[in-house]
Amino acid sequence: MYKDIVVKNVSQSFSRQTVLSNVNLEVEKGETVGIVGANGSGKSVLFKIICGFIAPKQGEVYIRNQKLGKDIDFPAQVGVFIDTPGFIDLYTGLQNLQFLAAINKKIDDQQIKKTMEQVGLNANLKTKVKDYSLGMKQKLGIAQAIMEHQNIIILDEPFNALDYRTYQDMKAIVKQLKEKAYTILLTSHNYEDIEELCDRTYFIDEGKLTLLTEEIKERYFQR
Ligand SMILES: Nc1ncnc2c1ncn2[C@@H]1O[C@H](COP(=O)(O)OP(=O)(O)OP(=O)(O)O)[C@@H](O)[C@H]1O
Repeated sequence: MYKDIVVKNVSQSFSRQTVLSNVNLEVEKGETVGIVGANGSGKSVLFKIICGFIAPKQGEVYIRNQKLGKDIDFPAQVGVFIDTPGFIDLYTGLQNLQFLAAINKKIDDQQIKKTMEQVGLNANLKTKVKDYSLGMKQKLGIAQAIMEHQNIIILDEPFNALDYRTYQDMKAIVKQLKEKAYTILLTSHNYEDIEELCDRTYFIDEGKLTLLTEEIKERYFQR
């Protein structure tokens, strides 16, 4: 069956540190898949490999049946939020998105403003990004990931360090994307933050990716 994302036997190490060990993952179109794991467990490295930012030491990645590093270097139409994106501090949110949109020239100002509203940002706000709160920056990061209607969305810790209200807003945005049958991959430190959004949730530890089970929840996530 057709899959939007296929990760096949991927391993990655830096110097002598093994970060990913024979990782396999398949995501169908329209699925929302979550990955939970502790700090430094390899979530971001896996996402960077899926986005073509890092070539894995071993294994293969296919995005919409195209092999990364062979058919394509970077997958097209993939919205990415990994680490808090580097925005231009002295630009407003709108100016930042206009700057990014000018690269692909796929969307106009009206569409950019619509996306800002969708994530709960006022497009007319004159505040520069350097004065944005963390929540506003996260929202702007999500806006840049979805504004060109990319139908595969990769969100690394989108809910990190947000207050409850902003977390609820961000969750609602992901739910909207899910309803539109976007394919979504997302991570969190805490399964409770993402499990209700996900069709499947995986756990990453010591380089291995496994389905998150009740036993793992009890063992690793007792507070
Ligand atoms: N470019 C790199 N060079 C060397 N080591 C790296 C590099 N990128 C990541 N690592 C190491 O790989 C490990 C996994 O990092 P990664 O950023 O994927 O963790 P994470 O699960 O996303 O953690 P966090 O939840 O803290 O963001 C870490 O030990 C990190 O130091």
